[in-house]
Amino acid sequence: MAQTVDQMFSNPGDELAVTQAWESFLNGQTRSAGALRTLVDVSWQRCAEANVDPNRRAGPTPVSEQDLYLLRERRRDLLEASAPVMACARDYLAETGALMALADAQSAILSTEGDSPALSLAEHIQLVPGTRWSEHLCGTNAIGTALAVGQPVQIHSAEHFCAGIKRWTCSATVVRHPADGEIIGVVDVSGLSSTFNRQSLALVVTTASRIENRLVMAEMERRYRLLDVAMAPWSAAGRDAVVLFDRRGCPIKASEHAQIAIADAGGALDLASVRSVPAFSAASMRRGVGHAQLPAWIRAEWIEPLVVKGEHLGTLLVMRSSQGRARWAAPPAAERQPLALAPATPPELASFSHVLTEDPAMLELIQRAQQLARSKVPVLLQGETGAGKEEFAKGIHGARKGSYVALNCGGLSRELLASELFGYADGAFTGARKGGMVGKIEAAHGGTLFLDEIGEMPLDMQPQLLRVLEQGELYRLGDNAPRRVDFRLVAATHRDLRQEVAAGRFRMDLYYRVAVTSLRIPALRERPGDIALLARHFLERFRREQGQVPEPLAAPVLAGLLAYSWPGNVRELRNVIEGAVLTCPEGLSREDQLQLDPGLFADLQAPAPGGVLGDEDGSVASMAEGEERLIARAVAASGGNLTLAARRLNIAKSTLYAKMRRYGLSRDGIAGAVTGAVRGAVAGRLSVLGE
Ligand SMILES: Nc1ncnc2c1ncn2[C@@H]1O[C@H](COP(=O)(O)OP(=O)(O)OP(=O)(O)O)[C@@H](O)[C@H]1O
Repeated sequence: MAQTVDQMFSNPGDELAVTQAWESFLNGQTRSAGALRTLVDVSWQRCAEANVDPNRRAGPTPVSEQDLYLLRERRRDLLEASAPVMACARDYLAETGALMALADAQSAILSTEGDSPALSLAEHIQLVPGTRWSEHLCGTNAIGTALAVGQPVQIHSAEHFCAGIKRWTCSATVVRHPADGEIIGVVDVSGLSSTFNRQSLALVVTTASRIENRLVMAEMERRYRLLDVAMAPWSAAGRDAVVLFDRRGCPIKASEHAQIAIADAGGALDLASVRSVPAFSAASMRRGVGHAQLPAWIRAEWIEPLVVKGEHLGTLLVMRSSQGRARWAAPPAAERQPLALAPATPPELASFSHVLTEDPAMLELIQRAQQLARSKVPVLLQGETGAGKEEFAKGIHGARKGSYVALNCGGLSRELLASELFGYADGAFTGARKGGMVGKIEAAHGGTLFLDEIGEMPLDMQPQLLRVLEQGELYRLGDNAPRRVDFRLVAATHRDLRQEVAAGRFRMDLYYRVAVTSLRIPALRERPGDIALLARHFLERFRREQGQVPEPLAAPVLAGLLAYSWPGNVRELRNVIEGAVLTCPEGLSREDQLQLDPGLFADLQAPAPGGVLGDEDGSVASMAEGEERLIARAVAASGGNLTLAARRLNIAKSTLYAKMRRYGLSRDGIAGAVTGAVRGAVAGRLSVLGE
């Protein structure tokens, strides 16, 4: 149960009353008549039931060096994720009289950092690595009590159960694993009572959340590699039922008939659950007891550990259907029901002829996309705006039967996006179209749904999409009858979705669904060879459209194009060439006939004057940050004219509004943030533009 704020913090002013309550408690008066916070009262009851010695002077003797090494090895992920945070604690807790401790879920301290005198004092009570601080051993204390209640707790002075630690004050909270919420550790800040302050609790909560964010990043990285490694054996499994487990033994992906196959084999494994199956965990596989521990229905030859460079990333369970055709073996395509899963695209139907490129990396990417088109796994396309993500989506859909339906999740209001995506029932809301509306998901049934800018989807809408992807069922808004849908999902984003997950803006479970496989489309500046190819193509196309005779690409024009960084990628190149063809019907021979706007975008790469809109070192920390800065700069450079800014950014004005809302940017705020130096630069640019 969540605590109220009053219950959360200790109050040193209650010290005397708490001491008296403790004495009464020891004298057998179990109820402390309101002098104690409930959290402490209940904890004391637990201590009494566990026969904790109230006269205990310190924690138990720490485990041996070797056992401590093993404990630390077992929780290497936690230690790695917390290393930078603990390193900071060394500096920011210096001379504060406080220390920070990191413990595992069994309350054993794995490491401590902080103020040196505090660390020395802590040795007197065994608040040191290798000691367990559970309530059962040490009575009420922040580490043990946080583990007991799974919440942030502050335990001050007399609130401790054991006499020997009543001179101390401590705050702690648990660290949970991002995949399933399991408690994997505790962060604690402790010091002598005189160091009490309420902020210690905030410090441990923020520290724990920083550690959890780093755990998310590490977990995503691992899963990413796991999915990559599993792709080949997964495809090789053909019609066999397959389940992929991560290193913790959690099932993360299963073929469509896996659940039936498990039931047929006499197993009881719920694939919809995120709970781990210990027999499949890397730890039990590593100990070599995995096979021995396997439930009887699993044959040892079905297990395929996925190990890369000694690291056990996960395990594949391939349930071979060799004896005749088992019930779960996927039927050949011809036998399938029309409403069964969307047919995979035969390779020859995946067409990429419209994607012009001579770049070796792009050609390789096209080959990979062609392979992916054969399966129906979701594909995530990543790349900068205008790089050609949608062209790839169309290529993957190819000539597959069924429609190609595209929807941009950015730039639409929440409500509009929901009705566009899921459709709505007749009379679902005022102004709803009579007879209801078919949403894009339903429209893509049997075909391909391309969700552009999926990273912009509001967080609270994401579970709805996840449910559709997991269950193949959709509810139109205002409707309570489910509709079966089967489509191939291709999603695109210019964001780093893993960072979005870490920042809490994108759900991890949805990420795993949409990013089963991903392709990164390189930016145009990373493939200079394509600049000439595409420029020639667009020049010929637009001149033809204008009824002009074709002309070769003049060397000075090409030089200008090659010198530019193309932040808007192929779309920008197309626009620049189209603009030049329209304004120069006499032909293109000089670089200055191209309307390139390097200044606006160059600011992105160069250090921002005064560091106001950029990092001090001029680097761009993330795509989202880059976008935010780009928008801020465009608005600033457009003198706050949002129509002009949207045009410069090559996006719809509604998209610009939505993005500004998302980043909390306001026209006035941006104007105010621009330093004199930026103002000078902007003014210079505006005067050049005649504004
Ligand atoms: N390799 C290519 N060959 C020919 N045209 C291309 C190529 N790549 C992109 N284009 C063209 O560039 C424009 C932008 O491409 P596309 O819409 O696929 O980019 P995107 O990455 O999806 O952009 P956004 O993220 O802004 O939606 C389109 O007009 C597309 O036809």
